[in-house]
Amino acid sequence: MSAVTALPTPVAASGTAISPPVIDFQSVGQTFVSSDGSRVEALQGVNLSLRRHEFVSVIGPSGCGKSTLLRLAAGLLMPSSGTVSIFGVPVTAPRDEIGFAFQRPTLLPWLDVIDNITFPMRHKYGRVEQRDVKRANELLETIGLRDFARKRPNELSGGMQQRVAIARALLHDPDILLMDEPFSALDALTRDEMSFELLRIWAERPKTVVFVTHSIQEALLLSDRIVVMSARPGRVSEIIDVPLARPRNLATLSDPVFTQLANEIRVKVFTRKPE
Ligand SMILES: Nc1ncnc2c1ncn2[C@@H]1O[C@H](COP(=O)(O)OP(=O)(O)OP(=O)(O)O)[C@@H](O)[C@H]1O
Repeated sequence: MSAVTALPTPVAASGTAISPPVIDFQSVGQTFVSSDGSRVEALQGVNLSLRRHEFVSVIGPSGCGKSTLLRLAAGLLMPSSGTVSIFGVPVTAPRDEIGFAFQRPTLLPWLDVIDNITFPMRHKYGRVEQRDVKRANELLETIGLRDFARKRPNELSGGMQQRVAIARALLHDPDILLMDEPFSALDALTRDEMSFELLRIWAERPKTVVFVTHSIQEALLLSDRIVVMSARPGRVSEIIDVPLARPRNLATLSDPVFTQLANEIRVKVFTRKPE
């Protein structure tokens, strides 16, 4: 992954430095050419800016380009039009300060838990430093799996495996965490538990998070803002501020504001016609 190129920090008229958005999509379009030669316009004219340490969820119908947005932010894909910038610098390749967690844990079955978490270091540098192992053990403690360090993935439940995958994404304490429906394969109880764990980790070590989900409840519980996308070609239909106080906990789920917002968003998502 490439090193970050520093650009001069813009300065406001008052003389104070203006921080660029952490992630900035400007008029971003993405068209894929399928194997049969047909063109799929996945995203069209997406404008979205994320501030430092903000938790933003993205919801929208299946196929509206949510994963594509994450892949663009991660530098795994270059936009067909427009620009995607990280800290004010256009993205041209995957970058070190980004952690990525996928829908499924994607652990390597022949490695134990610690070796899976530290695998990105081995892959990148050909070796794992003692401090990485220490950090991996701290993360295991955080996610409640201290006693499972030397177990293989097949000895863990699906929820445990997903925690390990999230720990792997957090190993570097990345400034930016991109999460693509990371809890979708989990049962409802584990899902809630994982949401609270993620909130705790985010409060302890703040970072900018983009979280793709189909769950309005999950989006509300976690986010500062919720981006609602239109059906394909995906565009930003609406950005909703979540006014719920933090820290959020079980009581948040029964807060009348939570319930009212969930209903309002449900109506917006389900009554929205393709644009
Ligand atoms: N590499 C690719 N080649 C061709 N088409 C693609 C490619 N990647 C994505 N697409 C298409 O782009 C559109 C958006 O896909 P994407 O995975 O971003 O949607 P999504 O909103 O994340 O969907 P879901 O909610 O179902 O996971 C879809 O129609 C998909 O078929």
